[in-house]
Amino acid sequence: MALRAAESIWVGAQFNSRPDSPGSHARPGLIAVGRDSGPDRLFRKWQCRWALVPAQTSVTPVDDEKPLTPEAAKPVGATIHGPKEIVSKGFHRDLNFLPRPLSVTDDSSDDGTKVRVAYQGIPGAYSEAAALKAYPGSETVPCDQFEVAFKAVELWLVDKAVLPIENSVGGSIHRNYDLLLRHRLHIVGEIQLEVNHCLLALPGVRKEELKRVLSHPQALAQCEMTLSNLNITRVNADDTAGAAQIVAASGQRDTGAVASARAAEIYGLDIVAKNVQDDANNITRFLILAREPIIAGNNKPYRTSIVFTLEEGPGVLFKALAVFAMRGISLTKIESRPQRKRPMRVVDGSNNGSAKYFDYLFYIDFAASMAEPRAQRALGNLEARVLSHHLFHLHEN
Ligand SMILES: O=C(O)C(=O)C[C@]1(C(=O)O)C=C[C@@H](O)C=C1
Repeated sequence: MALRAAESIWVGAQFNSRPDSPGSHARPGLIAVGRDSGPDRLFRKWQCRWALVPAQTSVTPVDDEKPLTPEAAKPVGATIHGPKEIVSKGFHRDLNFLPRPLSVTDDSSDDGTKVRVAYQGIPGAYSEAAALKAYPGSETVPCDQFEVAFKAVELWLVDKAVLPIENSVGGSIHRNYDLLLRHRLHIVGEIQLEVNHCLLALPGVRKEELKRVLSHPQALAQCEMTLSNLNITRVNADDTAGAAQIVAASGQRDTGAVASARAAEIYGLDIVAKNVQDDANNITRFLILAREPIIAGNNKPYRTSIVFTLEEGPGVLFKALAVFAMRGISLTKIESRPQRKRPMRVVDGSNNGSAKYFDYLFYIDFAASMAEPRAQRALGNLEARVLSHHLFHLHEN
């Protein structure tokens, strides 16, 4: 049976607004009013859950959600794709036993009772390790792109997705911030993973022989100094384990990969150097995404994430953030991203032609549960100060 993405996703939607959608009539105090029909239905559903938003508020589903077509499902922006099937050349193990990366055209589902967890990459990727740390004993499902992992949850092919959002050295993984807005998933937890990179090469190769090294761009960035010192050319790959797989399949002795020790084991490579990251404390935060939100309590520490947009003007961000400070709520993260559909705003045409600025989305994590009255009051207050906002999720700290 083929899954029809657009339909199945709408039915399951709890709440999802796209504040920057074209055709929206957003104004201060409103979440987002879109051009599509059905806001009341969705709002009522959402209101039952959280009962936080004033009655005049209505919400609309994501405006740019397109039905899933094979075209739409094609991976975008990939640099190097690992081979789907490896022809064993004798110097590494037979890899055909490994699970084939999930693509969004797959419509198979599993009857098993194990939790199925999607991650981006192939076996041996750090994301797989994070998925197993979050759900020991789960069935991990490799996906060739972040977006495929989002869609796999939406289409009920898996139960959860575990995706990187921030690294202590490389910073935020912006692609996943953007995807969070475009998909209807809830963040239900987070997991942190210590990332210890190894330099891998074909058996018997010494690190001095390496002329180029493949890896995920984040991993290459985390090893910037070490690789510069070794004078090695860096080449982007989809994920660290994919890089190891390519090196193993290529048979090229002058090409290495930055990846995990587990990737070396899986793909039959030697570890020529350990801990090649520049910072010994190299930690990546991964988000756990699900179709349904968790219902927050106030019995343990929770974190809540929201995204909002602001009117232009002095102190608007200061005033928006003050709603948390005034209630003693700590902010644990703030991230700003240009709005993709409305990136520029002409601010002043009086001097030297026109000055243009970006319009921003602000993503905030704060340390409180929505079950706490102070958090409810803060959000109520925030709503009066922002152009539009969207409560992403509640998750355990
Ligand atoms: O390529 C992998 O192994 C991944 O899991 C991806 C990823 C990332 O996107 O940041 C995850 C953790 C490490 O920081 C490096 C790469």
